[in-house]
Amino acid sequence: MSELGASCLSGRGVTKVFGIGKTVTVAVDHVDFDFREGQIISIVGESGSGKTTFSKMLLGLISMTEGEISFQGKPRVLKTCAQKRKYWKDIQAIFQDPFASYNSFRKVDSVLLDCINMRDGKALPQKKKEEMMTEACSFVNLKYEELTNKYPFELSGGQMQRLMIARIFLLKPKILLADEPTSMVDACSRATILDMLLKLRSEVNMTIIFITHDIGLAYYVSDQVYIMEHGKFVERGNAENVILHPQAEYTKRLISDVPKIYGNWDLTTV
Ligand SMILES: Nc1ncnc2c1ncn2[C@@H]1O[C@H](COP(=O)(O)OP(=O)(O)OP(=O)(O)O)[C@@H](O)[C@H]1O
Repeated sequence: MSELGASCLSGRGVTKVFGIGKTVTVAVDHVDFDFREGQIISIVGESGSGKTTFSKMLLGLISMTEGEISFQGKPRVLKTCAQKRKYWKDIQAIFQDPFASYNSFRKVDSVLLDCINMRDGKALPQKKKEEMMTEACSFVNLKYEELTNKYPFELSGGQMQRLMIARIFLLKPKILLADEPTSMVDACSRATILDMLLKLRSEVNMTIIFITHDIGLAYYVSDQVYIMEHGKFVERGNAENVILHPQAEYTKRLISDVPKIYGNWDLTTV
């Protein structure tokens, strides 16, 4: 995406410190960012670099020690339950283990029905609700008729992750935070899931924040990448620029860990 959309989520000096005294850990250290509407942004870093802590602050699940986050150009305030509920309609997440974020005693079609109800569709006729659920399933290449009355343990990991994306299709949040959503599925499902995320962006103009340790994946899906090391963004920018012409030593090291893919990425001779 070359044209910049309006600012969707931005932050200044965002910091999270855990512990006190000698046990202090600065997990996220005064980071600035500006994520634009309709973009796919990857946050890339190794284990322990602060990605999960950063995501939790974006989602409003943990407080910041310092800094401020703005949503759609206005300071984000999450003091009351009503403010949080409203914000959580605009930002949703999918995680690496879809089974962990799902109540295994509930049948899978009820999860889709909940989404319709959450989007003020409670009063819609049953037939309309079924049409919406069928459309959401076909968006992710699942057959609604085959899912009804099933429990999550009756689905494969790839099917379950696709169901989570169908849920996002119905909820239509402004922002989707995808935290390593392909790390627990096979290579075939991985490509399908990534393509679905790209489709969500192009059809729903969602801003997608993709959290990953895999710089190859980041190159494949993103417009912008932010490279995170020890809680700081050491490099950021257009995905192609950063990955084909890395400046920071840390980015160079991440790239050198995947030399084969890097060879295939060399677009400079095209
Ligand atoms: N609740 C907590 N209390 C204390 N320290 C924490 C807490 N959560 C995270 N940390 C520390 O903050 C740092 C960043 O952790 P974080 O989980 O955000 O990294 P990450 O990049 O997401 O790693 P991974 O890819 O392994 O999930 C680590 O040093 C971690 O030990």
